[in-house]
Amino acid sequence: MNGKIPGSSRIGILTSGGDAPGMNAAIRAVYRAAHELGIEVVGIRRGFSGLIEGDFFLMDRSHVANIIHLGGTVLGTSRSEEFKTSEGRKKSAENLRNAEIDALLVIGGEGSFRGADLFNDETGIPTIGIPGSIDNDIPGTDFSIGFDTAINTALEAIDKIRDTAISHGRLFFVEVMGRSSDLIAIESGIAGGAEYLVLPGDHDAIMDLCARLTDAFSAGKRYAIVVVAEGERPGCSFEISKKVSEQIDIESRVVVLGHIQRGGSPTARDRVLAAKLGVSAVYAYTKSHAGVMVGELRRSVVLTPFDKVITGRQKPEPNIIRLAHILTK
Ligand SMILES: Nc1ncnc2c1ncn2[C@@H]1O[C@H](COP(=O)(O)OP(=O)(O)OP(=O)(O)O)[C@@H](O)[C@H]1O
Ligand SMILES: O=P(O)(O)OC[C@H]1O[C@](O)(CO)[C@@H](O)[C@@H]1O
Repeated sequence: MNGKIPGSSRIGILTSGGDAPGMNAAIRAVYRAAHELGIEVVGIRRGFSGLIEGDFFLMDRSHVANIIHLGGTVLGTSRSEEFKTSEGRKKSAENLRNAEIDALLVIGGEGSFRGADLFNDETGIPTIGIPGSIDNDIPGTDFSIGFDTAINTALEAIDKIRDTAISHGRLFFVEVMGRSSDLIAIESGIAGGAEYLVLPGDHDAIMDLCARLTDAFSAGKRYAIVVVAEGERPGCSFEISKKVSEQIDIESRVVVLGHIQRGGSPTARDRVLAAKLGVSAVYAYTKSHAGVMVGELRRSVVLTPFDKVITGRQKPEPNIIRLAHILTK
């Protein structure tokens, strides 16, 4: 890569952790905002792995043409164990300095910001985060890029499963993603009219689930949809279904939606959020902010220091929990 023009500035951008629909729209927004301001943008491939290996390229307009509607991330992503070591982060800083990159933008989830926080503090290279994760568990933003698309994907699947559930008179367990977050399950469950929600803390509440299903079927219901949050145990719905069938005699099936929730074209909501946060991250850099994540809270763009972002998980709002209890169990 060429040296930069003296006096100009250059920022690096990468995507990290699980891919999320709308990451490309954010990359495009960053490139376009930076280009307007005369700032060069260097693409870093495969997240922190590419940062450690120095897998960089100077971006031009062609790299962000026709990507706004694409799922995944054109930069590629990874989960890098090496970046968790100070050696890995030191190598990364050297690579950025050699490429004359003045600041780093990281699009990713809560884990990525743990890494970004250490990197910013240890190396002094200004690092700014943009929340991109289907889990929506990141403090400092009402929504992370990708959540809206993921719940709509889950909803579309639930609607289709409902057709077959009704036709056969069956009970379906639909397992959705969200490692440490209940939000995909809660919102897709409410929107999909689930009979019951099984959240990670409820995995043992089988008796309650069975009682609820027995009541519903005795009252004439012929089918039901139970949405299960995967929690820390992807595939847990098979066990839950087995335990339920030991208690009650209703024919059931399990569907694990898995990674289809991570793919697909981003919704308008996710694209607009990506546009806002991408542009805001570039402006935050021009105003010399560092060690912060850009987010949107109650319609305003806000900067939150990484140490506040990583000290907690965004929890579902009490109102949405209440709603879920009224409508699903
Ligand atoms: N404590 C940490 N110290 C340094 N780096 C970290 C730390 N935690 C995570 N990372 C880096 O961030 C990467 C992504 O983190 P993680 O796998 O938790 O995904 P994420 O960003 O939370 O995204 P998603 O929400 O999609 O899972 C890790 O592979 C690792 O390289
Ligand atoms: O298969 P992977 O990439 O390890 O990621 C799975 C995890 O990533 C997430 O999808 C978030 O991106 C979690 O909901 C899920 O548990």
